[in-house]
Amino acid sequence: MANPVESVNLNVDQAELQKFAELAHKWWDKNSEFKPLHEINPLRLGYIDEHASLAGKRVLDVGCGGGILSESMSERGAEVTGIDLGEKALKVAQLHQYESGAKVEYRLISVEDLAKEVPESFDVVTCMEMLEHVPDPAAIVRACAALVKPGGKVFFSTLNRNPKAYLFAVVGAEYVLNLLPRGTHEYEKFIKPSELASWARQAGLETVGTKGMGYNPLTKNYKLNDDVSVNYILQTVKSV
Ligand SMILES: C[S@@+](CC[C@H](N)C(=O)[O-])C[C@H]1O[C@@H](n2cnc3c(N)ncnc32)[C@H](O)[C@@H]1O
Repeated sequence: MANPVESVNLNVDQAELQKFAELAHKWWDKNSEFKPLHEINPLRLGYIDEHASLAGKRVLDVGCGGGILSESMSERGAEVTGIDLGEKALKVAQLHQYESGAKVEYRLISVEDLAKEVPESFDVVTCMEMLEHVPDPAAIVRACAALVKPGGKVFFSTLNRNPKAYLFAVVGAEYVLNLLPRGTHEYEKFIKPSELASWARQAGLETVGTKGMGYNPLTKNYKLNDDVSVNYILQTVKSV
């Protein structure tokens, strides 16, 4: 069977996968480059659970990495599948749940291939902090839409594209505060909420909510707010 990571037609940026592979052993180190993901996790988890009532739901986490969000959704009682094209991250995710006791099913498969295999089989799909790392984010949105059941929710999070986002997410986080390794983000790949909502609409997903995730460098805290100018979550629902 062909290794999906080596497939030439895949919607994947190998350099991006490589960046995450090099850091893979640090996924669960809360003081590492993954600290921001650990810190925003309770916020996004709370938002998803509030709007999709995770307990008992079949959930797909697209671009799950080392499983920070996947595990936390499983702990809320969801039956979670996590997919990624980073082999190392998936191994770390698998190993971590031996320790934590979480019960996530992890698979090395593209979201496009999974959509062909099991369309309309998840109650909830999450795709967080991943769209800004792929060549064709609209295709990922379409695949997420194909995977969710009619009436189900799809949550995306990514970075807005404007001078403030550049200042906070690239200059601030990577160069001033050293929250992230330099080169983590490419500004051109950032996505405006209107663009994401438009791709979602074309894929049959209606946007029903947006939230900003703000970082206060003085208190070193993240919080959910209504300011979507930097990092934001889009909540969508698939028409029945
Ligand atoms: C910033 S991490 C986010 C991880 C996780 N979603 C979270 O928010 O905690 C981005 C993840 O996207 C994955 N990724 C990048 N391109 C991908 C693709 N085409 N298909 C699946 N996963 C991909 C990377 O391997 C990495 O694990």
